[in-house]
Amino acid sequence: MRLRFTKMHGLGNDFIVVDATRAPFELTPERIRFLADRHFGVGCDQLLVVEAPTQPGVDFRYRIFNADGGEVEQCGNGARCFVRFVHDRKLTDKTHIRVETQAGLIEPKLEADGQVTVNMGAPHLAPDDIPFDADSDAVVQPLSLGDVRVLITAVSMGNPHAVQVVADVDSAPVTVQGPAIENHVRFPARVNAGFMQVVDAHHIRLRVWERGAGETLACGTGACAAVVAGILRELLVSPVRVDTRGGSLSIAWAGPGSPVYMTGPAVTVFDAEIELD
Ligand SMILES: N[C@@H](CCC[C@H](N)C(=O)O)C(=O)O
Repeated sequence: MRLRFTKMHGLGNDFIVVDATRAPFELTPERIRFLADRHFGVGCDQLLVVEAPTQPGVDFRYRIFNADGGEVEQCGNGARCFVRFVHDRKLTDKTHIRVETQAGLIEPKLEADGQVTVNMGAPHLAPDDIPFDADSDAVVQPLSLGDVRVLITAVSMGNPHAVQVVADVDSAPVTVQGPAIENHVRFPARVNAGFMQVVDAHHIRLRVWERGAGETLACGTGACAAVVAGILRELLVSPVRVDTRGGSLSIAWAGPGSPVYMTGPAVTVFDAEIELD
């Protein structure tokens, strides 16, 4: 089978995007891991599959798979790339799009300058909704990593995040603590681990160890979760500029119950085809 795909990225968080609106793409975890492999396949952090909607009044459905082959609920950088993809492929000429994801409906908007703003929906903060095993719903929770105890805020943007504040992201132990947090027993669905340095009330620097993908150059839902955590901890005031290793996003949030808005770029790198088993 020959698979036509587009390689894209949002701030260096890279994607293989497949149009399955007309013909279904037969997915297996092995195929996804092969495509995502940077040595033997194409290479990507996530695979996005664009499908026809299943509900009335919705334009598309899209599905997200991590490089490890697992399907996940949400992807912020992917949502922006999805919009550029459906426009480049002329699958729609709408600038406001309604799209189904495993985490529910999101509403991205293509801006006149080519950036994409996404209404990511309201964050979930109750431990059971994340899911996070905790005795209370306190904003700051201790988490033991062997001999080390870190203080995290757990937030779901549809997908789970554990955000901690660090003095300096460049020297933060992302690759050591990241896998330990990702697989921590108190996060039964595993978790994305964010390391946030507060520069000032409207500006953070962020690195994210992503569940199922390792450290990426940027994580859109991670940026949303970090800003939500920072506002809840009274360290940040909306809107917030989030600097990642791959570039910057703008995140706005009016507080509990309100949706999070994310604005940033989406880039097409190339179109190609690959032979699959
Ligand atoms: N890179 C994404 C998030 C992708 C999913 C994540 N690794 C998870 O497992 O939840 C983003 O930009 O949000």
